[in-house]
Amino acid sequence: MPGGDQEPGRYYVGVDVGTGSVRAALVDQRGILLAFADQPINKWEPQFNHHEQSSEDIWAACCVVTKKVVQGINSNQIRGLGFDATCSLVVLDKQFRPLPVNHEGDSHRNIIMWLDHRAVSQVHRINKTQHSVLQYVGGVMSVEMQAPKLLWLKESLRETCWDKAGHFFDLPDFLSWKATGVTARSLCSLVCKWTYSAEKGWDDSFWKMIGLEDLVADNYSKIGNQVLPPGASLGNGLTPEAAKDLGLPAGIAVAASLIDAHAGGLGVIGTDVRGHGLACEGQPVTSRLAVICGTSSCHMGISKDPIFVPGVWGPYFSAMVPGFWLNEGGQSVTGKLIDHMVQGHAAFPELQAKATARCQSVYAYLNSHLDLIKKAQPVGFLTVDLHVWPDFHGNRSPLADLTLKGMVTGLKLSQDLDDLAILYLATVQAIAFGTRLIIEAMEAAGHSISTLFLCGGLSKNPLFVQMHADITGMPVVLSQEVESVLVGAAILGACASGDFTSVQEGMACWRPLAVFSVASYNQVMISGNTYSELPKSAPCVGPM
Ligand SMILES: Nc1ncnc2c1ncn2[C@@H]1O[C@H](COP(=O)(O)OP(=O)(O)O)[C@@H](O)[C@H]1O
Ligand SMILES: O=C(CO)[C@H](O)[C@H](O)COP(=O)(O)O
Repeated sequence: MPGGDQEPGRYYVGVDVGTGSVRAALVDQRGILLAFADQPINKWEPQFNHHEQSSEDIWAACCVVTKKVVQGINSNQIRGLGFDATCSLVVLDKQFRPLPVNHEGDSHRNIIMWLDHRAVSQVHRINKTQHSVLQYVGGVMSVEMQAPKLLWLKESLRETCWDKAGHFFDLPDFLSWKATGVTARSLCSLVCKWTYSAEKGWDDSFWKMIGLEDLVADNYSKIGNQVLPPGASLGNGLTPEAAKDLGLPAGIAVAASLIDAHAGGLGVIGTDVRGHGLACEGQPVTSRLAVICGTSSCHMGISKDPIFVPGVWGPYFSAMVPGFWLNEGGQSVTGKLIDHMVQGHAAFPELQAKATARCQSVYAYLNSHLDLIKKAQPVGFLTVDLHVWPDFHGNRSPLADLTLKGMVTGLKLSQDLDDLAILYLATVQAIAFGTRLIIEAMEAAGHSISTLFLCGGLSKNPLFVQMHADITGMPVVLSQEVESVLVGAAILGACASGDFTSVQEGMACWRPLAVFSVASYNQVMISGNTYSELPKSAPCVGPM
C-alpha cells in the first residue's frame, strides 16, 4: 500500500483528456503531484452542432505530456498508469484504423465529441420508445450519449463508416486499449453512456428496439463484451509499442479508465475537511456533491440506494465509487459559455490589451474590474438589470431539453468594458443558478447535500467559486491539490499496480486537504440572478 515512508520512490502517472487539452501528472506514493504538463488538442466543427476530434492527435498529445512528467525519474520506480477522458465516441475499423465520422470522408477526424448534437432526430426516436433503460439516465436519454450517435452513423454514414467499423470506443476506453491492446471496456463508460447495467449487463431489447440489432448479433463485440471495474489491471500492462510512445517502461500496470468527471469526483469527494467547521464533517460522503467544472460542469452525488432524479443522469451503480450509486447532473457548456460571452463582446480586444499589460488572465482582470465598479454593494448587485439564461447548448439537467437556447435580457446600446464585466458576471451567476436547480432536483428526489467540492479549470476562478456559494447557499470546498482530476486518474494506476487494493483505499490514502471553504451569503433571491438582501456574513476566505 502506498502512503507510508517505508517504501520510498513509487510513482504513478495519471493522464486526463479534457475537451480542450490533455494533461498528465506524476504522483508519488503519498498522492502528491510532483510534475504536471499539458498540451492543447485539436477540435473541428465542420458544421453547426458537429464537433469532431482525432484519436491519433489525442494519443500524440498523451505521449508528449507523459514524456514530460516522467523526465528525470528512474522509470523502474513508475508502477502504474491511469487514464480518464471526456466521453466522446471513437470509431475504428476492424484493423483498428481510424474511420471518418463526417461526410467529407476525413478519417483523421474519427471522434464524435461528447458535445456534438448531430443526432437530434435519433435521440427523439430513442426517447419515444420509453424503454426501461431510460430510467437509468434520468428518464430522458441525452443526445450527448453514445446510442443516438451510433444510430446516426448507421443512418448517415452507412458505407463509409458503419459497415466498415470494427470498434466503437468511449474515449477513456480507447486510451486504455491503445496502451495495452486490451479491448475490455470500463464499467464507468458503459454504464454512464451506453445503457449497460452493472447488475444485468446489456439489454438486447433496447438495441433491437432502436434499430441497432446488428450490435446484438455480434454479441456486442464492437461496443464491448468484456467489462472491468475502473482501476482493474488490463492484460499484460503497457505494450512495448505504447511504452516507446509514452516514454514509460513496457509492462507497467495500466488501469481500466474513468470518464473525466468521474476521475475528478474520486479526486475530491473524499477531501479531508477537518477543522473548517463544515456541516459535512463527520457526515457520510453522500452529503457531498463534487462539481467538476471545465468546458462543461458535472455534478456528481452518490448514495447507498438508487435515487431516481428526473432529468439527472443515473442512478448508475459502481460507476464512480464502487458500491455506491451515482447521480450525475450536468450543464453542457459552462467554461465554454463564459469564454463565448467574453470573447464575443465588442470590448474584448480592449480587455485583452489591458489584461496583457498587467500580466493577468482576462478573468483575473474582469474580477478586479468588477470589484472596482461595484462601489459599496456586493458584486452580485451589479446584475440587477441584466440576466442570462445559460442554456446556449440545450439543458442537460434537470430540464433535460436539448432544444433550449440561451437568452440575455437587459442589454443597452453601450458596449464598454463595464458592460462586458457585468455580462460576464451575469453569465457566471446564471451558471451557478443552474447548479442550484440541479441540487434542488436531487434533493427533492432524496439526496441530502450540504457541501460542494469544486475542481476543474473553472474552480481556478474565484468569482465562479464565490457565486456558486452565494447562489446555492452552500459552502464550497476546494482541495489543496488543484489538479484533482489527475489525482483520480493516478489512483487508478495505483490500483492497477496492486499498490491499492481498491479505489476506496486509494481515496482514503490520498485524501486531499481542504484549503479553504467559502461562506455563503444569507441572500434571498428575487427574479433571476439578483439579490434582495445585503450579505449577512463575510463571504470569502479564499484568494478572491
Ligand atoms: N485561471 C483560470 N481562471 C478562470 N477561468 C479558467 C482558469 N483556468 C481555466 N479556466 C477556464 O476553465 C475552462 C476549461 O477548463 P478545463 O478543466 O481545462 O476544461 P476541459 O477539461 O474541458 O478541457 C475554460 O473555460 C477556461 O477559460
Ligand atoms: O459528459 C461528460 C461527463 O459525464 C463529459 O466527459 C464532460 O461533460 C466533458 O468534460 P469537460 O467539461 O471536462 O471537458
